[in-house]
Amino acid sequence: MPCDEEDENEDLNHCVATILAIGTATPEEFVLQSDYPDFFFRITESENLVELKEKFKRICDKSGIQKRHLHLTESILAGNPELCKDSSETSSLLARQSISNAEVAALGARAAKKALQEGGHSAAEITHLIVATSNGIRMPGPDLAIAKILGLRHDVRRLMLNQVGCYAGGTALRIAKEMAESGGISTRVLIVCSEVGAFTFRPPNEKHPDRLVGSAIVGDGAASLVVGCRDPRLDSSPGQLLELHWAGQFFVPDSEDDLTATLSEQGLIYFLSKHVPDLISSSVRELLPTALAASSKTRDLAPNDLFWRSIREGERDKLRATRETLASYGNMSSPTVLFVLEEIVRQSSRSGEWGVLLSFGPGLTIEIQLLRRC
Ligand SMILES: CC(=O)CC(=O)SCCNC(=O)CCNC(=O)[C@H](O)C(C)(C)COP(=O)(O)OP(=O)(O)OC[C@H]1O[C@@H](n2cnc3c(N)ncnc32)[C@H](O)[C@@H]1OP(=O)(O)O
Repeated sequence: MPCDEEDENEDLNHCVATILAIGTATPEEFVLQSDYPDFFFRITESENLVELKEKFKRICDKSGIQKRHLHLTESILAGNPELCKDSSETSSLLARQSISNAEVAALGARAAKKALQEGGHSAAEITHLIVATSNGIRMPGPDLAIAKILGLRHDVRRLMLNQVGCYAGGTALRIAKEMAESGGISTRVLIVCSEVGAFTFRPPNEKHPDRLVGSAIVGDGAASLVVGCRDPRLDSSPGQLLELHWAGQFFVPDSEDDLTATLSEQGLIYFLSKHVPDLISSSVRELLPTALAASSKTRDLAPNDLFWRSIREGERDKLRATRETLASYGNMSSPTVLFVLEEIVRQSSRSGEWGVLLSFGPGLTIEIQLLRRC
């Protein structure tokens, strides 16, 4: 459909998918990034790997992270010693799944309660539930556990996004937009992205220096959004935070081996090539014009007019919410972009009506949303 025609239909018939509330939660415990190398090498009994520890310190220093909330405290790791071993003879899968069974739903439900409370929504209003995690696979999944904790309706339509990786927050938003716009004014979609690093914690290994990067950057957290529809004939109200005008997904050709995560007896083994930051950076430069061209209202905007723009080459100030989120929480995988959204809403006095939300993960896959402040 030509874009002009699409906009005309949007104005006359379609409600606009709108983020109505955001809630976030983290484990109570946190570690300062400057203290983490000593903790990590001590708890995994790897103090003899002196050079590797120095490299790990350099990675932590350059990560842009100041602190991370982690569920796996010293006492939890002491109670699950198999997580601190890297031997193919030791299976840690069941221990990891057992931690995940209890914590993914509990943390996710804490974030969801905040979102419902913040927006003044009752559990009975929620018509759809999308839950994302890359921490374990269980049937029934944390979606059902979260529905029970929150007291959602028995006919709530649930969707579980398992093992999608760090872009799952963007995927959930894209699907929520489609659900809200096809369901109409009374549709309320609750998104919950929840990650506790039970599947990815592992000791340092000299043969796999890339795994040090994961150990240095991952954090735990959960974020939840309520997405509904705004009648375009009515003005937006204070409860409406951001409109979702367009959503797309892309993969970067020939990059499928640059970021992978493989389930094994030792949990989820990530591989992260050194090319990932540059591949993402150059792809974003190409994709931004595609996102802006999707609506006649943004077609004439330049990337600099957005309240958020490209990685690395962008004005540092426009990525402030992203950098602050990374500094305070690390890379929490799926909920990270939703934490960034919360920060953008908090910085509401800042300039710019339109913005682009980008999330990345294995594929390399990129999710893009074109957003407008209400
Ligand atoms: C998991 C998902 O589902 C999806 C996602 O999260 S997608 C996004 C994942 N994030 C990334 O891919 C980015 C990760 N990288 C970074 O944050 C930074 O590159 C970094 C903090 C690791 C290092 O910062 P930098 O400014 O690049 O510093 P740089 O000096 O080049 O690297 C520091 C050290 O790390 C090493 N290093 C960096 N990336 C590496 C990698 N992927 N593998 C192995 N070593 C790596 C470098 O070789 C260097 O080692 P020495 O000090 O011994 O020379």
